[in-house]
Amino acid sequence: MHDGSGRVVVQGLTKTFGQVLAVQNLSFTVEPGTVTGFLGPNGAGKTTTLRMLLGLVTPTAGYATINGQPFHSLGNPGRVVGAVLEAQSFHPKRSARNHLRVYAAAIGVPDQRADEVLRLVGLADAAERGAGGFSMGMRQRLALATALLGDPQVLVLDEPANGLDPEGILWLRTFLQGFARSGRTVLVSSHLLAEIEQTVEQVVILSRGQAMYYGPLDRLRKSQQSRVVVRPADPQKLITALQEAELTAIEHLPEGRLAVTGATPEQVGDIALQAQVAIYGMLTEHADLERIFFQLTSGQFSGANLDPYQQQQYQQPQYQQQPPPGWQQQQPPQQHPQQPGQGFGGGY
Ligand SMILES: Nc1ncnc2c1ncn2[C@@H]1O[C@H](COP(=O)(O)OP(=O)(O)OP(=O)(O)O)[C@@H](O)[C@H]1O
Repeated sequence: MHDGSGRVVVQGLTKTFGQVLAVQNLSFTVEPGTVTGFLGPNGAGKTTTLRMLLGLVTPTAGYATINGQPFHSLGNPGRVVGAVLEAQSFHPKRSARNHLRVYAAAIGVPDQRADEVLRLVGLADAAERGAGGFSMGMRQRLALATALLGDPQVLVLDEPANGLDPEGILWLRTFLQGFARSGRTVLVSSHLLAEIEQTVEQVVILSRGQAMYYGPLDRLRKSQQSRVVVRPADPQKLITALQEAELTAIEHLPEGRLAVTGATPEQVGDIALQAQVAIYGMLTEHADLERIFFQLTSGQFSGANLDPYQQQQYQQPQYQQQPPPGWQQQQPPQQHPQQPGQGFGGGY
């Protein structure tokens, strides 16, 4: 029997497809009562991980458990975990209600549950309509309704916001947060941080199959250093003066601006004054989550299409300087291309 905790545990999970290392030694835990975001760019290994969790792909190494058991040992898994993976298909002529009744019968729940879940996902008025005529957003809702049939303790959703309009995304956010508040567990993947930023408390950020960060989203936000962006009359002269003052975390930005990390505006202003460099503008910039996400995952592709400003701007993942407690960073595998921004690193 499973332990009923609703906890999801991924431990040392690894999957290779021939030469492709899709998931590498991945470990994280999703606690009940929380919504956890599973984030990474296309091809990062999100779907493969979820498929291993749901017993659809056999791991090369490691394991994943729900309620302390691998998926196949859950007995009636539909009553424990509800899942929506990509590319859901529905019988086009079958009504939404009948679609749900077929699945309800398969997991041994009564017919009336179909109407309950249709109400839960806001599709009650479309119960008699064929799923073939549903919009993308309605299909997502029907897939979620299917996952909810067994009143599961755990929800696993792969890119559920795809195809939802802003109102649908807001609805999904409210729904998932309410579901978690009732003591249940939600794991939701996305390749867009902005899409789920307001929904999740915890995140696992994946790049090339590896966890780049695992922990509270808030800690990720707070751990970022702010930087001083300055527009000097003579950038090179200011760089030399800053370096003499041992401020070496300097990045070039467009239009002759410099970004200095680890300094206060007062320090930068005083150094510029002493070096007799005129300053035309200065501001303190706080790192936004999108930039952090980009920094953590920018090694996914070769970066050949990034423009040079982006390469310079995003060159220094600041976690290398100041890792927050509890976060993991591993070396990228050898066969992957160089990270964008390498070669610019190390300051001046
Ligand atoms: N059945 C398979 N055979 C071969 N390679 C696969 C298979 N499934 C996935 N891969 C590869 O594994 C890597 C991870 O893919 P995966 O679909 O898990 O990523 P993802 O993060 O879900 O991406 P996306 O956001 O694009 O769906 C990719 O390089 C992909 O091409």
